[in-house]
Amino acid sequence: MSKRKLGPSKARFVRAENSYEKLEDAGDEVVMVSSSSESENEEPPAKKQKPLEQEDSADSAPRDAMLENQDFIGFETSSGDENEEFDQQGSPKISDSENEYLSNDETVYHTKSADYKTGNFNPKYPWIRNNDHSRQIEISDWLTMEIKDFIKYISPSAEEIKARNNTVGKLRDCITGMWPDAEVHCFGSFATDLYLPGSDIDMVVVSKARNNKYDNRSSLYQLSSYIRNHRLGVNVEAIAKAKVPIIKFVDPATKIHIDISFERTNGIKAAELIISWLKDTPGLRELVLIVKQFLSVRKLNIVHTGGLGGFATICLVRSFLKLHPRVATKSIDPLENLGVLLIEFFELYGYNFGYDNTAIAFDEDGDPYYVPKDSNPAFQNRNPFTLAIQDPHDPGNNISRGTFNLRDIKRSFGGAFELLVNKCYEMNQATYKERLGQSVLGDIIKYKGKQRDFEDARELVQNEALAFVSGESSRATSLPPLPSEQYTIISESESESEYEKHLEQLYEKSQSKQPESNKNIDELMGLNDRESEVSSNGAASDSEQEKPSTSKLDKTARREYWLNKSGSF
Ligand SMILES: Nc1ncnc2c1ncn2[C@@H]1O[C@H](COP(=O)(O)OP(=O)(O)OP(=O)(O)O)[C@@H](O)[C@H]1O
Ligand SMILES: [Mg+2]
Repeated sequence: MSKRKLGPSKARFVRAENSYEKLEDAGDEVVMVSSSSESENEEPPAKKQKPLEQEDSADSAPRDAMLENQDFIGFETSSGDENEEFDQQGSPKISDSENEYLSNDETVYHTKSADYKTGNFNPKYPWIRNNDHSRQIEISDWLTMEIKDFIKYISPSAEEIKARNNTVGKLRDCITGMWPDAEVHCFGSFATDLYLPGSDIDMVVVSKARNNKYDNRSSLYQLSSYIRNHRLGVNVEAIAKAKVPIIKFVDPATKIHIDISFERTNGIKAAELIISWLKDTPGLRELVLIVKQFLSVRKLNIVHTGGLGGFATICLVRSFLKLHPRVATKSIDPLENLGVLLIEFFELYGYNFGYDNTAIAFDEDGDPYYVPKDSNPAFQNRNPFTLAIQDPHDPGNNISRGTFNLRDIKRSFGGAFELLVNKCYEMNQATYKERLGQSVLGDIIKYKGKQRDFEDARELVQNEALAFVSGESSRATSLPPLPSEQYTIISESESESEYEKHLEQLYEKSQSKQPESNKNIDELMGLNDRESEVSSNGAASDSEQEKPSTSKLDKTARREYWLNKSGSF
């Protein structure tokens, strides 16, 4: 299988089509070669010219601005506190902001590293520690290797898996002790092994008799009081008015956020489906975790502030991979092309995807396809610039309905595309010395958690939630799927239509700053030449101003660079 080289503008995704025959290829812009003949020991291409920031200081400003987080959706800069405080109950004290965003594992940030002093280690991207790929001929291969390093770096250690199992086991024992006719299951990222170190644990209480016994407000309050009184959690909140009522709290021992819902079995079925996707979609886990981290450091993963949730992220990545022409035709091995695929993911959802008219749907086998938004009322919204992803198990549910901050998400994806492409170009021009200690991935991702040990213990210690959903899937399947009316508790004060109205208001608020121009579908799908939309000084020429003016690189030089990457696929 071939590796794929980068091109500036590749596959063009056509609206409302699921057939790749209709996908236009940018011809000579798509360059795919086998790298097998290239020796790793070979010198990288001689540095023919100075890095562009030295050549043209005026042009370097935009990219620097990107890296300084001034020009697009930058990294959050808050960091954790090394000196943990404890509350009166002896539980770790959690500040409001920490409580809200603990999921980003923002704790101790080690900076006193000998490696760092020698320039080989930067605490902002610790996954490059002892992993130098700077001698790779293809910078996209360097990026692929860095992605694998990052995944290894953030994959759970034995202690973390055990701690999660213990937390779940302890809660299960307490809940079933109180309600012997209840079962307690996990779903979401812990049950699918798609969790970041700080991800929450999603749990559901289901009556053994499947009679929805616990689907009521008194159960919600009874359990939340129990958790509070028995100090099973801190910051305990019973959220009764939500579309899906839940108890939210933080486990005092691990600081992991826990969500408990009631009688809602769809999450278990979704976890089952996601596990099957992971098996049949190589590269899915890697890209999902990278995109999740990317969103997390920008706080764009929080659904209640309009972000993109974990489930929607999985669906976006799965759709991207399954509908990718080269992946679908098995022309490339996704695991060997993670770098290029990540860049193309950002290009698709940062520039080319037709959000105004296109929705992502799933067929009975869970395979994605594009449909026009007007094909399903669940995709309709007064604002056309919204993301629409059909729930694979419920065609009437748009799982990204709450993602009202699409503008920032799209802009951050577009910015990531520009940064990565520019970095690849820049590194290709650089000498070995200049490359040393550099990170390609580090331009778009930071990791601010405690220093970790690259210990992916998933083969050594069983994740009990995953084992239940995958190993005993027949049991999970036997849980009856409930129609949404049955498990949705909607209070008198917040009816379904009020919820919709609330979402619309949030949309309007978020859109009022910069109205999305009504571009035609060809533009939104990237059928126009994007390069032509960028003026010679690198500034976006359209009114949308979504494309960050990152390109310090001369357009012709960059084009030549890609075209020089000859070799045919
Ligand atoms: N809008 C939605 N509609 C239907 N089900 C949803 C929706 N959002 C979440 N879920 C269910 O809840 C589960 C957990 O969602 P969540 O967004 O927390 O993803 P996650 O994979 O757990 O990511 P994270 O690691 O960020 O917590 C999903 O797998 C899905 O079953
Ligand atoms: Mg979750």
